[in-house]
Amino acid sequence: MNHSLIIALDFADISEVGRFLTPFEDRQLFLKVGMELFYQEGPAIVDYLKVRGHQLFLDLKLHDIPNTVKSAMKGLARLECDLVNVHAAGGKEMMREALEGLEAGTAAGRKRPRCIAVTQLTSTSQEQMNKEQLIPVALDESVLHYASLAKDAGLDGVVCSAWESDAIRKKVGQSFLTVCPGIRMKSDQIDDQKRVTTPDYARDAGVSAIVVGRSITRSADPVESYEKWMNAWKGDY
Ligand SMILES: O=C(O)c1cc(=O)[nH]c(=O)n1[C@@H]1O[C@H](COP(=O)(O)O)[C@@H](O)[C@H]1O
Repeated sequence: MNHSLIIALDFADISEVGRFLTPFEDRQLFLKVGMELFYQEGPAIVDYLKVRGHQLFLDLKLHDIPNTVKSAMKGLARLECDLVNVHAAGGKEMMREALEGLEAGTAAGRKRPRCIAVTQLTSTSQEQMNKEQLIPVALDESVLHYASLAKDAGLDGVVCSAWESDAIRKKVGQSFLTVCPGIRMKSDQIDDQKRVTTPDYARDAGVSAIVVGRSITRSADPVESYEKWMNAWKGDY
């Protein structure tokens, strides 16, 4: 999954997904299914995308007591996605149990899905973290701390802003995945994101993958937009 561009399919239902994907014809993509789509369509959406040969990030951001997360991950492993995630704020024990659940649910002879932890959401600012989460440190310090916890728990990487990727890999190792949303072209609207970088910045920072949603999914010509993004990111097809 190194150097992938992951398209966030933040759509209301499967028919919207079908309409979006039709112009891409038989092209195989790396796609992300989040809560909006999964809560409507359930595991059927995963099958729908997998049979078409796409790679899949199932972004359900699990965050609960360790036992619940373990059991949920056991079930999610059976869906055979490539990547799943949890919130690092759930703690090291929860992350370890998430991995155990994934291992238990992965069929013999198959690779378990990779598991990454959300550090601080890219919609979180320094001020919000300090005042609302009452975490009294610099935001990048909190991100680095969560990344270390995720590494200690045995996870494969983190979700973070591209701003933080280099420091994370220097601290916990270059093979640790950094998957980065909050990416915008200079001309794009920033929407609800707070820690935003351009694809060029993310490329130069050596992040593992970028996640791009609205800039592609809401553009008038998504295929043209995807091409433009792949050129800027110089992604692997
Ligand atoms: O886990 C994620 O994918 C995620 C974590 C995070 O910190 N920030 C973040 O934006 N995301 C997801 O990445 C996508 C970004 O979409 P756009 O802002 O439209 O490009 C959305 O589907 C978010 O749910």
